[in-house]
Amino acid sequence: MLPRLPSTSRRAALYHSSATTSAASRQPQRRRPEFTRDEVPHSGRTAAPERRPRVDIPDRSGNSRFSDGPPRSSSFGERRPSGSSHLNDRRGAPRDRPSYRADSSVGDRGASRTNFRRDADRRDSPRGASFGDRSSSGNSSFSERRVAPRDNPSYRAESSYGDRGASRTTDHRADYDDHRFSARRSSTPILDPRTPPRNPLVPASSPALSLDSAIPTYTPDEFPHASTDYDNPEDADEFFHPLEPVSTASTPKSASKSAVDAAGSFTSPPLLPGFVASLKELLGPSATPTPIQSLSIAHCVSPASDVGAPQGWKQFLLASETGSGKSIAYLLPLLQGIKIAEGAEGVSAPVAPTGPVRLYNPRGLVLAPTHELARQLAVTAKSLLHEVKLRVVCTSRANGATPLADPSRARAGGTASKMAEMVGNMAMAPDGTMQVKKSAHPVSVLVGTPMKLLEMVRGRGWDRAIQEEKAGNERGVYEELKIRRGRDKVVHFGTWRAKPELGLANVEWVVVDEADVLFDPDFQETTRTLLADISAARGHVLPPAASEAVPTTLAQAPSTRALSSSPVDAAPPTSSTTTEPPTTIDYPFHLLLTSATIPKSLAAYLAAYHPRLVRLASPRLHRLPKSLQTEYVAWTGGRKEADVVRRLRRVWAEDASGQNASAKEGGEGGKVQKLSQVLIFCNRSTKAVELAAHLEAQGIKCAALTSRSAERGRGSNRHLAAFLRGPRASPPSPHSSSTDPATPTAQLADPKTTPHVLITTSLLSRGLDFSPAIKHVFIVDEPRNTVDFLHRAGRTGRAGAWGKVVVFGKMKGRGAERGREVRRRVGALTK
Ligand SMILES: Nc1ncnc2c1ncn2[C@@H]1O[C@H](COP(=O)(O)OP(=O)(O)OP(=O)(O)O)[C@@H](O)[C@H]1O
Repeated sequence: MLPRLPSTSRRAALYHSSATTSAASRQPQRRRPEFTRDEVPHSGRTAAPERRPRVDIPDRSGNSRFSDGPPRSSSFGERRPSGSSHLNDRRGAPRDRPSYRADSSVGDRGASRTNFRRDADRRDSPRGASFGDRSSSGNSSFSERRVAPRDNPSYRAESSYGDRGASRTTDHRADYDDHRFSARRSSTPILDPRTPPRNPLVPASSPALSLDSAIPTYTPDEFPHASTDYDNPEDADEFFHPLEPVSTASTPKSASKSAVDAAGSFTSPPLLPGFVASLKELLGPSATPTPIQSLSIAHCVSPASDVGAPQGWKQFLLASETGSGKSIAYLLPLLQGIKIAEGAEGVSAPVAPTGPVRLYNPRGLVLAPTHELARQLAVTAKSLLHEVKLRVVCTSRANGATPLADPSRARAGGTASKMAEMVGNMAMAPDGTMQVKKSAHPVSVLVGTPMKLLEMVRGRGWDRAIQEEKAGNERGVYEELKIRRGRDKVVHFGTWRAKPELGLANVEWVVVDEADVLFDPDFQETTRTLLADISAARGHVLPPAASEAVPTTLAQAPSTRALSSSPVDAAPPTSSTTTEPPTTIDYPFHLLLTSATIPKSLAAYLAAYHPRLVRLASPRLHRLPKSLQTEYVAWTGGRKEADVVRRLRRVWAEDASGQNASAKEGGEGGKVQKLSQVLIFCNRSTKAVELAAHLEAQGIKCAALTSRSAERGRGSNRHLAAFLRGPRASPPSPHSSSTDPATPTAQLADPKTTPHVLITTSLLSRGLDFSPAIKHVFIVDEPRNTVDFLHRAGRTGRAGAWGKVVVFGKMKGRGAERGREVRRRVGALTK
């Protein structure tokens, strides 16, 4: 019988599983469609965004591309009576609307109950964890949510963060704000931070496009609240701030400093020559390591003798600001460690030849919260392997890094993909039998979401077996199964219970990217179940605490919390007391965790269960990149979509006049050569789709990608190709004249015909390396908390390139208090 997982694990599974998964189509995924909808084959419920007929009315400058269209009914920015926010209207939405049905269904899954508890906790909190979560702002959406009746389905939709994905998790983390973690932030820089480029914004006007002066804009300095209370611990208490750039009980400070100095460049040794060559090809011949990469090379890249040792598995946390090169920082030790181990032990010799033979027996796993990120990471890893030969495969279909990259094959589905994978590795032996090709290099590294990997370990449908068992009888089974969609709804004909295809006995390296999400209360059990499975496959059964819920406070974590005897039934931590100390978790593999934000909940968990973990942190951890400007835009009081359109026009007008860095990059003499792309973040999927429809109606071509978008289920990142950085990155020089191959100039010529705007939610806020052509990030809904803001804003201004985050909000009148809170917290991040 298959082991039964805790309910939250099964819920989290839904957010990770791919289009081929049966688990992904289960009902609980509706609770967080941010990571779910696109990962399942969709029924007709996933409607494409409605395209409104384009209205082509010339604007003041006579350019019809950016014209305002007639007003249309929309919840985005629609004025509400009695000063209530737009979110309030959702409470009255009809229940038969697909999104509401989906979200409201969480009520009977227990998920919303958890959120209610958390909301209740927040209500009792002396200070709001999220932006604007203030009891005084009675008309804010947060206040409305708190007081909404529990049985109101729309309220459940709101309170359960139905489509918010990562941001939802950060909200949960924010609930830990009131718990103090006894640490202070680092004040010792390791390396000189990258010199920020000069702000190229100079006053000028465009003959072609006129600047719109109707929108008052502000800089942080104009606000008394901005950046004034930075040193107040109250302002920084969402995060864990390490004492030292390298903090651990076992690493001497002096040794680490000299090691970091030695890692001031990409050299061999310590790196293998092939990696140095690939890095120069990828980043440019004069590229030097970023601070976090220096730390990683100094501490994580091991000499050959260390790698593969039965004892002394390393545990590292790599923490640095967005766009600072963490991917390469953890890929280098991972790939080099595996390459050295393969050289010593042979390519396919298993380290621990236990368990059944499986199709994939990788030595390394990279876990990411979304398939989009997993695909991009797989491509990045491949770009480091032009000289050093290792095989990296993404678990998502058509990941662009394998022979399955052909989109026609991707459409064939998982079975065809597996067949291709298998056939590609097989050859006819003289005796007529099929054998694995000797030349075929086995897969060394698998990149995927924890749930997808878990499915590959246990077989697709393993969680469904649990469901069947629960149903108890034939009729019950049918009733449970008939609600499923996609492939799985063919109950007796589908291949939903595919055989396991991933063996874990060889895994020596595990990277957990966006660790704060994957160890979030909603995801942690899936993540940790996978880690426990790896340990078990390697002959090391973990203590029960290894699958227990993350302690929410330091007080709960180390010594005052009862440890469950069963990983399956582990209950969330309570305030019940016991003096039993925590059980240290020692995984029998190297573990690299990484994130741009380390909430105190994660820090508490790591302190309790991984005391030997070495924390490597860059000097600007939990700050905005220095090359990133912040601008606040006040709603004018009219329709919010119109304000967004005006600011968009202004971006392109600035491009045209050479004010933005992007315009200078494209042409000569500051004349406009290309227009920059803009990434817009909304808090809700519905809002993103509505805004996209409005922009289209205004003649601004745009793409909207939410968890419900059908494109996500197609198994590739092609729908994002115009916005993501291409596989071959250009050197990060803000004043360079080079263009990024992923965004050719021709593609950026006309926002009317080519999408220059990508509208999304927090779904795409994590980890993705967007094109340098995205110079502006618009945050049109107030961010819920600092974590959310940091990740959204960090999609631009990457690797030292110039970028600007434009935060829309109310500046005066009722509801302005929340905007002030946003500006105060954002101002604290710019120091
Ligand atoms: N040493 C370097 N010099 C110049 N550019 C670099 C260097 N290292 C990485 N980059 C580039 O910086 C960009 C951002 O890198 P990466 O995506 O790894 O950042 P990150 O820290 O993981 O960001 P996030 O926190 O958003 O996930 C990439 O385009 C990468 O090619």
